[in-house]
Amino acid sequence: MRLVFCNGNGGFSLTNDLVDRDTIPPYAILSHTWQDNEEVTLDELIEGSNKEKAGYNKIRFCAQQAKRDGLEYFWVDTCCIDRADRAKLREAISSMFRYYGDAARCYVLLSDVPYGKRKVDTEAVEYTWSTAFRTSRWFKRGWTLQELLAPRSVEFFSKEWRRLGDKISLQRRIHEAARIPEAALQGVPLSHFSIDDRLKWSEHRETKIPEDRAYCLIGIFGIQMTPFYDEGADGAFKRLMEEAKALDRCLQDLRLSDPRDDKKRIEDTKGGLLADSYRWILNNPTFQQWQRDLHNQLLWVKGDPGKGKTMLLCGIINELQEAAGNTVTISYFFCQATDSRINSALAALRGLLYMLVIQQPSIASHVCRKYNHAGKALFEDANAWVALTEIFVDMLRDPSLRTTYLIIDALDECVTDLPKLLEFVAKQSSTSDRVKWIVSSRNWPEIEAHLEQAGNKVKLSLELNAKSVAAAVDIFIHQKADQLAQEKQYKAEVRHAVLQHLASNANDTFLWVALVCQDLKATPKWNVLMKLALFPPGLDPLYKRMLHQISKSDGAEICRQVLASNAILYRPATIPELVALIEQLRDFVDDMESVREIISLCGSFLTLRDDTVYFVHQSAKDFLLAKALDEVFPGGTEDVHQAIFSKSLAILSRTLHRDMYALKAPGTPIGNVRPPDKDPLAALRYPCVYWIDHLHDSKPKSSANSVANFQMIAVNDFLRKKYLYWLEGLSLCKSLGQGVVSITKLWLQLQVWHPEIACPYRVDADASRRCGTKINLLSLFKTHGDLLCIIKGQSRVILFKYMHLRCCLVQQVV
Ligand SMILES: Nc1ncnc2c1ncn2[C@@H]1O[C@H](COP(=O)(O)OP(=O)(O)OP(=O)(O)O)[C@@H](O)[C@H]1O
Repeated sequence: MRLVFCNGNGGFSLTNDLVDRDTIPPYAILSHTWQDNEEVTLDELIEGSNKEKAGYNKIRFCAQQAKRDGLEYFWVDTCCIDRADRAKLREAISSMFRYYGDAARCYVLLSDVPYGKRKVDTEAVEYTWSTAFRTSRWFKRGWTLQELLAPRSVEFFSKEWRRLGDKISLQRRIHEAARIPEAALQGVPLSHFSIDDRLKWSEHRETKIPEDRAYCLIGIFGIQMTPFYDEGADGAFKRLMEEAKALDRCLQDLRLSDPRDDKKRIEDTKGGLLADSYRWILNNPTFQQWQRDLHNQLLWVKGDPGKGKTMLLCGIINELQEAAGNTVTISYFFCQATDSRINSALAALRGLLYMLVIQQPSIASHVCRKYNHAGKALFEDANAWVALTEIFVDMLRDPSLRTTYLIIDALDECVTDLPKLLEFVAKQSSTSDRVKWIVSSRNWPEIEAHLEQAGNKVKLSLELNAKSVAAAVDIFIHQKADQLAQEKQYKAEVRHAVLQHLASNANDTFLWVALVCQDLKATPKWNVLMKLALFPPGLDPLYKRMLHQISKSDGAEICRQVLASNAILYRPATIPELVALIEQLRDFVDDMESVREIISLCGSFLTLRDDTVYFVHQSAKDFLLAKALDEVFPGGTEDVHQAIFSKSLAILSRTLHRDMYALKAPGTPIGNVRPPDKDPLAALRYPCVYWIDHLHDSKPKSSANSVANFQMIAVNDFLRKKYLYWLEGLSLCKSLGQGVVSITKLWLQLQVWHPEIACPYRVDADASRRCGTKINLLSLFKTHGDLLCIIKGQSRVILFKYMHLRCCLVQQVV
């Protein structure tokens, strides 16, 4: 990339080719429409020739405006690209989106929009540029679409160089003229919009060269594609669409959950983010040192449960976004132990990669290249961790990577492969100056031991910053007490007593305050003073007291079952799923309102959002599993797993059937499948995916044990009758990958029941006889041996892909 600068002799010069992105100084960029034979070429600029050309005026305008904005350098497409050099031209065309995206400012010079001043009466004057703006040629050209969307700051100028506004202040007008959603103008990543939507934005736009109609969308689709100007418009479009769809598929398969949605959900379920309670971090010397210092790439925020780490990280993300907008990439992931989709090292890596790619599609090729060979298995099979860490490292080394923040919250909630994740963070956090990391966790020695190995790190302990945290908690207390006082119309003395009690007992723990206030919200105002005295200080004593309260209520037993079941579920369940899973809720199939009431009775532990039940906080679940085992799980957690396994199998056996979505066409691609209005899988999704996990965690002993015997018969019966419908159900739930893992678990279980059997596929008649008729399951495995071996073996991708696309056909084939 070459930039123009004023050479001090009243002329312009060009820099050398700036290959390394880090060496490119801040620059402005011009956006305009071309005028035949009037634009200044690279040679003309170097020689200072043909100065009478109108194009020089544009360069002068850009120089003047850049100077006003404190920028020494600028880029103009007419004279910064060597069009005679085809390789350079190609490179510039495929990098143009990035050139605009990286620019500090983009100036749009509308040479067909006069500022137009007209006297309305003797006093008033009216400016008339608005009409000409709407119909400007600039909105009809192909290339200007990316020039509008890529840069963070786009300013519009009339032909007389008078500023009209920027893409935010003129948002409405631009939206009407360009037919682009306002969200896209505000900086929502373009991958958020469908391929068809993005195509529509360019439909009414024209380019001089036919192929450019496709090439001007390369950046809009975030793909990499080399322009070949002899392939024709159709050829160029065909390639563009193939690449765009491949990237789209890759992103869909990479995405487990969208961390942006997780962040929003977390903030909402925690009662909303209060800026005044996290802003202290911005003035914290350790935080500032991490921000400033090139050699301190990793910031580790650590603190005890409920100290506000997660909310602090939400706040930091907002602040970084606010300060830098889309000039930096902010990729984050929130580990949540209560949700098996986002509680593993692999999920964290996938989440970070997903966010990196959607914000900086130019680095997507690292993942797409491998994905095009391996398909979804790249993200799921036994080698996924190795493959994804390699991809990740390549991305971090990519010279085109912008300044990037990688943020992982709650390392302690990474249930699967935490050591791998810690090792990865410790190693990678010191490899690139352009990448800064923030991680948070509780004060766990295991985490400390790993992160100590990270070269360039700073630690920010919330306990060591007690003064700041106390002040932040105090703000939170005031906000909560005011909210309660207003909502419940407390008298002044009640509000004062609440404030006093919260302030004296919170021990700098946000969560304690949040839990007490939640309880007070459900307390009549006449009882508040009496109730206050009953809230003990400390999180565990508070949970204990709340559990005690529940155990004294009318719904004690049903609440216990609900709490016990939720505590061992692998992901938060919806209300219909809970009704299907919990025996004590069986009478409420047609009465979801009562189930919601029961959940609200457990309100100190559980909360409802979009009809899904979550723990109010991870520490609430930890408490039930660690400190209240005897009360909540009198028969042990295994009993609850066993009960959920039985209920799961029962409902699946009753409900699964062929072609549940009435798709009829056996080859329906899963991407086209929409659940019917009354979704037959609404209550089945959880049991369909997790019944084998519950069987496994019920820790069944050998087949001599009567429970194990019962389980084995049930499994055998289910697989015999419903095996293919189950696969169809998994496919419709887009969880076949999980099914593959479950089958492996089932196979392990089979070995626990019958250690003498090495491989069901090879089971001989003799072994069958020895095991007796009870293990008919084996013969079923044998019948579908090929299928299971495909699932279990190397080539399972074939089945997975096949099933993914042809979920119904598979029944017929098998
Ligand atoms: N800045 C804030 N704005 C609003 N609420 C907050 C804020 N900080 C903390 N809270 C409240 O405190 C509770 C606990 O905070 P948070 O979940 O961030 O703690 P944590 O340190 O991450 O806990 P753990 O380590 O147990 O996961 C939240 O559920 C929320 O109600």
